[in-house]
Amino acid sequence: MTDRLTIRRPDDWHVHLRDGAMLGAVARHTARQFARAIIMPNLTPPVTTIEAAKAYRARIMAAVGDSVDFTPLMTCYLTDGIDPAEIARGHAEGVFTACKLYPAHATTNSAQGVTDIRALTGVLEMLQRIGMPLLIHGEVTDKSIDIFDREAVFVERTLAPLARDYPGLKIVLEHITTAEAAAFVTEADHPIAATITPQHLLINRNALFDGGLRPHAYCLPVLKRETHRLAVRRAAVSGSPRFFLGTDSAPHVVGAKESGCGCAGIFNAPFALEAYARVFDEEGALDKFEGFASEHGARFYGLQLNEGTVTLVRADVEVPASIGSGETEVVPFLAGTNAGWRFEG
Ligand SMILES: NC(=O)N[C@@H](CC(=O)O)C(=O)O
Ligand SMILES: [Zn+2]
Ligand SMILES: [Zn+2]
Repeated sequence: MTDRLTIRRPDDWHVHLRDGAMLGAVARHTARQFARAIIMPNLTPPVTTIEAAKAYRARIMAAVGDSVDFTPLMTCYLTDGIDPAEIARGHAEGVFTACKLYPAHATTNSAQGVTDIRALTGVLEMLQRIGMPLLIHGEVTDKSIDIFDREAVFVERTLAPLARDYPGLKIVLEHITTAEAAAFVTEADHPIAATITPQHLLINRNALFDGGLRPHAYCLPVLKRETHRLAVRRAAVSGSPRFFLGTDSAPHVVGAKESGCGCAGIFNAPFALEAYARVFDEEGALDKFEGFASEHGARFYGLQLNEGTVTLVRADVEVPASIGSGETEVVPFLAGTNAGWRFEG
């Protein structure tokens, strides 16, 4: 049994750091474990310009502090009317690493997202030309589609045609939750990859209704049935370079979760690596953990691998029931349970 795990410093390829007081409270958790992170742009208002991204990046750096070696990689929130030239300039200037496509109303702060992907032709052609990745929240927004099917239907209706029409477009299908998404990404003859969250590896939709309604297990795409969790697990531990770590850590203040209309999003940043390590350990695949956490994402994005290492030690570590107070009190993923590993830095 491996009790001590040392890997190259990892990156988080999908995280929500929020803004204001919440940013001040949560940024350090991500910066503690990860060298770099892809920062989601779904603020209010969303990050759609170079100026907004630079200002947000500066606020993140201020929240993290000088003593920590952490690089936020910024993304541009796509809207119907967004200017491809602004995005291309932002990419050339090293401000925008990728673009994020939210189908309008698919998830938290996506109201200004894209209503029709056909409106994006100019943007998609430009992304394909310059090799800038398109990150996708892959769910249809058609309310007549069962919520548990929205990802699989997106893969069929939107992603497959998109990949066909833009054969050179680099795509990251974010936070995959289904066997259909895992299969599409595995098999596509296309530069495509997927991020996978800890929650979609560790729990299934039963967790939403375990003895009562469990708002802290609610995120989007919503947890799926066990067969899908197992398919996503197989993809994560397969060693395929198309699957990599993206926590989708998405903090909401406790009152916004425990509500008549609770927000979607799970805050997993404080024990993210511990949670993933548990999965790879359970699967007997700790030898595949470094690729997933520290190599596949950087290679897909065309970035250097990080220098240095981090170490996890098998240990009993209780995840606190909540973190912070007042307007930044959040309930972490796995609250009140044993994380099973200790992050040593
Ligand atoms: N994953 C979530 O449930 N929520 C995210 C948005 C997202 O990634 O879809 C959030 O910003 O809260
Ligand atoms: Zn999303
Ligand atoms: Zn997200």
